[in-house]
Amino acid sequence: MTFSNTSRSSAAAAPVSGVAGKARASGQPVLRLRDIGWTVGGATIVDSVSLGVREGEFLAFIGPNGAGKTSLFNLVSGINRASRGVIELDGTDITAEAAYARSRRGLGRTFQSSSLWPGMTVAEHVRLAAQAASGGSHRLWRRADTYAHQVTRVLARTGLGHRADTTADALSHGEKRKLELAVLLVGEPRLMLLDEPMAGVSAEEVPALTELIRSLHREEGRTVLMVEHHMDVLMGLADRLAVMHHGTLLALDTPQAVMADATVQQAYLGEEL
Ligand SMILES: Nc1ncnc2c1ncn2[C@@H]1O[C@H](COP(=O)(O)OP(=O)(O)OP(=O)(O)O)[C@@H](O)[C@H]1O
Repeated sequence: MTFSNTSRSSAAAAPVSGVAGKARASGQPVLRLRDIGWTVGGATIVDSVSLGVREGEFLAFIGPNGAGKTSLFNLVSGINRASRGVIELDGTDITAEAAYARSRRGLGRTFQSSSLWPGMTVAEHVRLAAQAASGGSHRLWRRADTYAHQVTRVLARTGLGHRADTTADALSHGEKRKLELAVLLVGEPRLMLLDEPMAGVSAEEVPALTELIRSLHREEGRTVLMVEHHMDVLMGLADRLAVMHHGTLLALDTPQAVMADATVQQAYLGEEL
């Protein structure tokens, strides 16, 4: 199944410390959305979305263009503030928290469009992210070797070690997505929101990026929420699929159950499931 979107993208990660949190210990969802809504200029973009995400789960969001997937990610990551409802991380209400505060709790995200600086090298991107993650001022550029170990480790994890001195504008689309993941991984997020990480990536580069994301989830135990239009990427990756439609959560189940769901079939009449 492929929903109507032509974009592709992807990224990578770094080997990090254990990511199991107190949610796993208590058995409660690491992330819980209760009746989340977002209204802009009278238009309801996200409408009454409620769901729970287990620690270590891979939950994929699918749905046609404009269904509200990115908007929901913006609400969860704190880019935008929900108009109503409650967002809980590890049982704590974070609805009113700013994006940086949620990031410090271990919630990280990538964006659908590239967030790289064309003239900066791969290593400089990761070093700057490491400095930001450690609370350092962006105006005080520390000695390059301060974060050398961290940079080397993350670049090795994402397969970008040989591109350390290459500027972002000279990278392939797949490498750019890897670098965006590397920047994310520096902060060692245990809950990652990946917004179309395969967007713009060539078909040849998709398998390696998919494998990298899989390893971040399976081998490092990270909880992953990912928007992706291509079912071939999600099959074997996602534990559950959340189907968004007109801002609402149309279905939430295993990939097999979602693909067999009559409501989903009806909603996407004309789309191959
Ligand atoms: N800041 C905003 N102000 C007004 N409308 C917005 C805003 N952000 C998003 N929208 C609208 O909300 C709807 C949902 O957009 P959103 O980007 O969340 O969808 P999506 O499911 O991620 O789509 P795609 O698959 O194309 O990325 C769209 O109609 C979009 O135009």
